Amino acid sequence: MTSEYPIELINLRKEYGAFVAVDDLSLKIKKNSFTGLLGPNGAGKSTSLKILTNLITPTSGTVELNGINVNKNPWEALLTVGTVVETPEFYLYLTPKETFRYLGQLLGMSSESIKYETDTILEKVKMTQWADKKLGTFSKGMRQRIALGQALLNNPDIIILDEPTSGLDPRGMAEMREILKTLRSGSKELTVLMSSHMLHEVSDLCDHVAMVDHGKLLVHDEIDKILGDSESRTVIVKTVEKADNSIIEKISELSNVVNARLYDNGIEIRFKGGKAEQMDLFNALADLHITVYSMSEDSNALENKYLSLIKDSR
Ligand SMILES: Nc1ncnc2c1ncn2[C@@H]1O[C@H](COP(=O)(O)OP(=O)(O)OP(=O)(O)O)[C@@H](O)[C@H]1O
Repeated sequence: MTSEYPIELINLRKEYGAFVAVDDLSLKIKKNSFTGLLGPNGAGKSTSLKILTNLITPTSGTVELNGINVNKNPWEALLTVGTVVETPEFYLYLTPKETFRYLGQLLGMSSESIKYETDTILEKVKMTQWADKKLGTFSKGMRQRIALGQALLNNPDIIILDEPTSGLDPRGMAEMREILKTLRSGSKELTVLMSSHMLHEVSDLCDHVAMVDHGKLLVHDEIDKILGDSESRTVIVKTVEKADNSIIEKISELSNVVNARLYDNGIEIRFKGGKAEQMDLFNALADLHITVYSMSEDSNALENKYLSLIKDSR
């Protein structure tokens, strides 16, 4: 199964009575991408993901996973898909090992493969030391990590996540994001679609973004391209030496730099261009003997784009 677009929504529509929750939504998710489905509350994100995972049926339109129609052939379509879409209900008196054994048996896995996958997955979701403790004693963050773990059990090539960090405390969110980043950097082919309404989360984890509002698609592209569309982008640079106004003056004169200013123990630089220009900027700073130890995208850039699109759609 080598579809170029493992996840496809085609003219999807979902009505709840007279209310249209998903409105002619078409979206093709590229193989091996990590796509954030971004939109405000009520935008239709969960509804779309529930249709994709066959929890609800569309009013019209089709969804396909690896080219297989989900509503017509759900078992086959979801065979190699891992999902965390509704808060999973676990048996709280079972341990993670027992839970995975039970789920592995339901999936028809052999005991050797269940054992191997359980050990590997518990390591991935950083729950090895809790392997034999009952789920009833776990925090929400730990249960969510087990939920992600169960989604990995069938060795999926597609993962669909509905707000995986929702309801977690800051530490739980950070842990979950770290795990998702590790999954992403793994060598295996993997396409991830994850809903979120947190812009910094999407810009931190995803390489593509699909923005929706009122059940309609507003934009779908690589995050870099979306940001590159803007006149300029902003990075926050942290330097080893304390930055002062003479450094700011030198940076302001560099090509592509729109302006630079001291910002929160670092330097905020607004410049024109994309990744290539960002690399040029990095090298130019080195030529000025400015030792940069971090350069991060200002998440406001994505936020500004998002807010302008949402405003236009209302
Ligand atoms: N079973 C239902 N019956 C009626 N309306 C529903 C139902 N499920 C969802 N809706 C409505 O459909 C719209 C889209 O809901 P959905 O849960 O898909 O949004 P969302 O983008 O996931 O939002 P959130 O970020 O708040 O989870 C909302 O206005 C919601 O109230």
